[in-house]
Amino acid sequence: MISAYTGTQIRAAEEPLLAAGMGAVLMQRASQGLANAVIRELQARGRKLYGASVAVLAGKGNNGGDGLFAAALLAARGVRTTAVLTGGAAHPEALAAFERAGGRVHILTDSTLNRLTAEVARADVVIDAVLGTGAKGGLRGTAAALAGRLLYSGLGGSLVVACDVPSGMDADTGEVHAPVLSADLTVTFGAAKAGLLADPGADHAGRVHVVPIGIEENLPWPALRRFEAGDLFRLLPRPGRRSHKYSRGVLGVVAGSADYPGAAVLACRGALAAGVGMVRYLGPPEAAQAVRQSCPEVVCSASSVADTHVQAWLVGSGMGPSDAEQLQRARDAVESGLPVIADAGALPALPAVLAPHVVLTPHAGELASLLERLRSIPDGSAADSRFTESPAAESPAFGQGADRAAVEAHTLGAVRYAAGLTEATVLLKGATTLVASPFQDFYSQADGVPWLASAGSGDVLAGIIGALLAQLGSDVGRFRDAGIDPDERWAAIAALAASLHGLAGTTASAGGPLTAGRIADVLPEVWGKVSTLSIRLAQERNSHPHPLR
Ligand SMILES: NC(=O)C1=CN([C@@H]2O[C@H](COP(=O)(O)OP(=O)(O)OC[C@H]3O[C@@H](n4cnc5c(N)ncnc54)[C@H](O)[C@@H]3O)[C@@H](O)[C@H]2O)[C@@H](O)CC1
Ligand SMILES: Nc1ncnc2c1ncn2[C@@H]1O[C@H](COP(=O)(O)OP(=O)(O)O)[C@@H](O)[C@H]1O
Ligand SMILES: [K+]
Repeated sequence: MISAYTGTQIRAAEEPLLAAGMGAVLMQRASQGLANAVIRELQARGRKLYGASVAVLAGKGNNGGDGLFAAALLAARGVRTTAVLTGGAAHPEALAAFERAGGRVHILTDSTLNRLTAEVARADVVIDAVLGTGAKGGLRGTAAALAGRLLYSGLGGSLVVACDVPSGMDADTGEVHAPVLSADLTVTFGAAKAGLLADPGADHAGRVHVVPIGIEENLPWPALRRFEAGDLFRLLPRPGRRSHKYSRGVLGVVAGSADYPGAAVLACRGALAAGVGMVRYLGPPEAAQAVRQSCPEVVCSASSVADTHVQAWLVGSGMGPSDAEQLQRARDAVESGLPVIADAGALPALPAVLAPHVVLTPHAGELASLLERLRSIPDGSAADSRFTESPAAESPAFGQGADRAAVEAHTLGAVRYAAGLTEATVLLKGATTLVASPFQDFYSQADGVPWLASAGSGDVLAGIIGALLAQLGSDVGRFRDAGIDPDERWAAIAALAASLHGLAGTTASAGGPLTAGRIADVLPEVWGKVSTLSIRLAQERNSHPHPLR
């Protein structure tokens, strides 16, 4: 499991060490880790350190200090180092160390901008150490002009390494203030920052490498977590010797319509591939016919939710506002008190306030519509106190007319806000999938590939979530043993499903396009390999001393 924290949490964890006079030691550990990472990158590209060139863009705070100390260490190893001071001044001790080591210093001004842009663009490695966790907003003035020009010129073949965070990315939320240099690698100190694991921040972070600096035991409950293969191995269900199909979990599927029978098929295929004991499908004859043809394993009927015995429900995929009978079944499923995954067409049809065992799975456009609907509900009907108290509510992005772009620019804020308002578990789909429980557990999974952005892919995900809800929903002990609050297991289940979906999509793609059905086809094999994957990743971790965790 990878744990990520807000900048504020990291600073609070540093506080006791700073009070004990260890500030310089923390900085040395951070800059040594940064220098080591740059050396590894150069060596991996077959470059000798002697004669390689590194340009550090250094702001005037401690982030710039880390960059300058790291550059001093590189200069001592024979690397040609140049520092561009973006704020006029710099961390005094770090600047002195850099100059002592033979680094060249330039001050960025309007008149040096052109020359320094060209010089930085020629470097083998550019270290972005302008702004770190102490930043307010994005790059400004000539620093912004330099970044803008470097982005425009494409930076040639330079490798961009972000010091702690890409400058201009909000460490807490992943929001970005353009221009931001996109890093190939972010070397982050103490622990991963939440913003690096949420879009759009993750777009600019590249690979993330954590350098421990000794604050670990002061860290609080993480702001965001990410499951890895070992967690999947530990948490995914396996049938016992005496299991039978009913004890393994039955999923009821209310999905598809006469217009979209395919969504019902794909949801059922996702569920079957994700280990459920049995799938019972309820829906119109056109969709039931398609399900029977593709999945003879599924038991189809046109009966009611109340008459159908299951452990969990999947509702909404492939349903529209005019599918009155299906929408009524969706509402009945939510009323039943059983775990429910509610997708697509069900989202606008459910009550405003739900419960944590209801997992909503919007993409950014659907989440924008959901927030807009909740906002327009008269006072008192929705959870209005949290609506106004939530920090996200203060963001103009979620004011009147919040749209898809606003959600995409503030994914973490949006998903947390929606979970708080609805009291449901909310999973926001995208390149990074975020899951928010209405309490304090938040997950980020990014196991997929962009080829997953294909029609029907979300229906398969809904099936996988449904299957895991049916199998794991009542297995409180499994989550407690793994240190997950049983009340928040719904978010963990959704994150596990997102991870499986991403891994299966990556396998199904094999570097090329995929069709949604293939995600289900390869899923059982991917599931089976999770154990070997977890062992391989553990071995890799041992050979890389400081992985992202
Ligand atoms: N506190 C510590 O002991 C440690 C801090 N570390 C480093 O210190 C960083 C945080 O350092 P700071 O708190 O000094 O803050 P930063 O270096 O992140 O930036 C703050 C500085 O930039 C200015 N500034 C803020 N927003 C700006 C903007 N939008 N445009 C231009 N200038 C702006 C501020 O006035 C301040 O001088 C971390 O990201 C990390 O790199 C590490 O060395 C580990 C130890
Ligand atoms: N760029 C991307 N990279 C990785 N995964 C993606 C990307 N875009 C979408 N996905 C994933 O693909 C699925 C798409 O779901 P959805 O938008 O509901 O599609 P549909 O409605 O066509 O089924 C989600 O699981 C989402 O996380
Ligand atoms: K930075």
